[in-house]
Amino acid sequence: MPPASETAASALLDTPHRLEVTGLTRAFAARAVVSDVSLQVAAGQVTCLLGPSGCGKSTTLRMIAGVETPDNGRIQIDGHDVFGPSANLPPEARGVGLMFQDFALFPHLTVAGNVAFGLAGDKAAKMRRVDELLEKVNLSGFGVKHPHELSGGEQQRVALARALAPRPRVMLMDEPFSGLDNRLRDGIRDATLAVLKAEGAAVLLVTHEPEEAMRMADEIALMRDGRIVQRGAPYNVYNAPVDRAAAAFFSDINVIRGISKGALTETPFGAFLTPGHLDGAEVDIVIRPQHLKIDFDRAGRGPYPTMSEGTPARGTVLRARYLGHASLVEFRMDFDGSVLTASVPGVFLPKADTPLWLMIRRDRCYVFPAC
Ligand SMILES: Nc1ncnc2c1ncn2[C@@H]1O[C@H](COP(=O)(O)OP(=O)(O)OP(=O)(O)O)[C@@H](O)[C@H]1O
Repeated sequence: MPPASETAASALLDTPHRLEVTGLTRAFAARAVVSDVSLQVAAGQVTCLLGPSGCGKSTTLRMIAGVETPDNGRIQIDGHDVFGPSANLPPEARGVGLMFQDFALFPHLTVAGNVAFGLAGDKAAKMRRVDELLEKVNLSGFGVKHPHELSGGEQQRVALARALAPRPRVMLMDEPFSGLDNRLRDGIRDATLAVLKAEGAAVLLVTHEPEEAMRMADEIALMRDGRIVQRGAPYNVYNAPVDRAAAAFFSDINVIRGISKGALTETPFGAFLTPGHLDGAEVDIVIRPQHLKIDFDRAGRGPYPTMSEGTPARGTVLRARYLGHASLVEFRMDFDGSVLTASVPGVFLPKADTPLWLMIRRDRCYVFPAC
C-alpha cells in the first residue's frame, strides 16, 4: 500500500480543476480576437487575466460565462463540459457568478432583495444566506436600504454579495474595481479578496492594471493580441518576464542595445553574458529603473569598475522628480545621448546637469533578442 502522503498527493492530482479552459478561440469578422487560450483555476484560487485594452480578456471571460460562443475550444467546470464538441450550457446552468465594472444593482429592490435575487429555496434559508453574506461584506444592517442610499464602495460590496449568494463554483470578474474612487480601491480590493477566499470559488478576474493583478492574484495570465504569453505567480511573472513587452507591461524599462559575440555583449556598461544568441545578433539588455544603480559618492569622478556591477557609465541629470515613495531621475548618457531612468527610494533630487555614474546589476537585468 502506498504511504498516506502519496495517496493524498495522487488524489490531489486526480482532482479536476474547478475551471479548465482548453484551446479557446474566437474571431470577429475574420479577425482573431482570442487565439488558443488555455488556463486552469483551482477552487479558492484567484487568477488574473491581465493585458492591455483590446487584447481579448473580456471576450475570454464572456465565453466562459456563456454569453459569447467560442469558435473552438472546451470549457470544463469541475470536470464537466459546459462548452465543447457536445455541450453548450446556457449561462444560468454553468454555476458561474458574474461581476462587471458596471455592477448595476436593481434600483427598485432593497439591498437584501438584490442579494437574494438569484437564490432559490424557502424564505428563511434565503434570508440566512443574505444575512451571512451581508456580514461577510461588512454591511450587516444595510438590508433594508436601497442602492441609491449607498456609497459606490458599499454598492460594490452588495454586488459582490449578490454574485456570491448562489455559491457559484466559478466567479468571473471583469474590471470590478475600476469604477471606484482611488482612495477606496485598495481597501475594497483586500476586503473582496478575503470574502472570495472564504467562499472558496475559483476566481478569474480581468484587469488591465498590473498593480491590481499583483495585489489580487495567486496566478497571473498575461495576455497579448488574443494569446496568453506568460502564466505564473506574480513574483515570477514580474521577475522573469518572457520578453521585452512583458517586462515593459509592469514598469518603465531601460533598454541598452548591443551585438552578441561569443556569448558576450559589450556595452558602455561593460560586458554582459548573452548565451543563446548568435554571433552578430542584436540583443536588448532590459533593466527596470529601480535596478539602475547610481553611484552617489563619486560625483562623476572615476570610473572604478566593480565585479558584480560591471563598468559604470556616466550621464548627466536631465530631470529629477519626487514621487512620494521614491525619486525618479532621468539621465542623458555620455556614450550616445540616450535617456535612461533610475528610481531611488526616498528623496534624491540632484540638480539638472549634475554628472553621475550609473551601473547595472547583472543579476537584475534581462536579455532578449532585439525588437
Ligand atoms: N461583438 C464583437 N464584435 C466585433 N468585435 C468585437 C466584439 N467584441 C469584442 N470585439 C473586439 O475584440 C477585441 C477584444 O475585445 P475585448 O473586449 O475582449 O478586449 P479587452 O482585452 O477586454 O479590452 P478592454 O480592457 O478594453 O475591455 C477588441 O478589438 C474589440 O473591439
